[in-house]
Amino acid sequence: MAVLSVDDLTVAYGDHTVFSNLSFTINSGDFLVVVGENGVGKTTLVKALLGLIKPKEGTINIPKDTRLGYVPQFRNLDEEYPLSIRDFVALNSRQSRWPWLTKKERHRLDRIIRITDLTKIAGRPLGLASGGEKQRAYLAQALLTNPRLLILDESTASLDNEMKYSLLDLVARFQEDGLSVMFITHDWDLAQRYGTRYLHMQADGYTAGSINELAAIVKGEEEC
Ligand SMILES: Nc1ncnc2c1ncn2[C@@H]1O[C@H](COP(=O)(O)OP(=O)(O)OP(=O)(O)O)[C@@H](O)[C@H]1O
Repeated sequence: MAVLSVDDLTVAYGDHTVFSNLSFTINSGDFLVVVGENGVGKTTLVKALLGLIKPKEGTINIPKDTRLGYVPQFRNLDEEYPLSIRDFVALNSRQSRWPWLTKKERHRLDRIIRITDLTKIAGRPLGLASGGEKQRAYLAQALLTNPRLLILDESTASLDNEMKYSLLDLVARFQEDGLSVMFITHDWDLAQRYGTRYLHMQADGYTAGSINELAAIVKGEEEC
């Protein structure tokens, strides 16, 4: 079952067309890796999916029951950033009794914090957390609303290998429970390790398919 489908999509900034006639589908449980050179339009695609840019042509179909979660690329936060990790994660709860959480919301928050291995440091200011901890906090925040599709934009870029694997292992656990994932990355190794499908964006078009086919592309890129 499709959780998102993109049909003949063209996105431009003014006269500058970033990509055109892009079509692909993400089905339930897919782990789609989006790869491509710098500047080819990966982040622009994410912005279009999140509704931040209006496409010039084409359609983006997101069924009503697809809730999106978004994990941005890690950015350095000021050490003085005042919120604790727990409060930062809680920002994404619906807070129907704002600023207090209902019992149900608190229960979910505690569960997500536990699963993302943040319980011991949940009271620590987010600004003082390590890069990997911050990224887990972003992930926890995105997972709090129980999304059906999680979009990760270069979310592992500033992490060492061990941290990358532990973050994506965590995501993969949710994927096993039916979460669909769209992961934008420059890392071919991670793409092949975790992906089930790929979308390779290029200046003159794109290819998409099953992850096994990505090996031939990687080989081609390495030979260039
Ligand atoms: N707000 C904007 N206005 C005009 N042009 C933009 C804007 N944002 C991005 N661009 C241009 O659109 C193109 C695609 O940028 P985008 O950030 O989507 O690429 P990317 O594939 O995510 O690159 P990277 O891998 O380096 O993050 C680039 O040429 C960029 O300069």
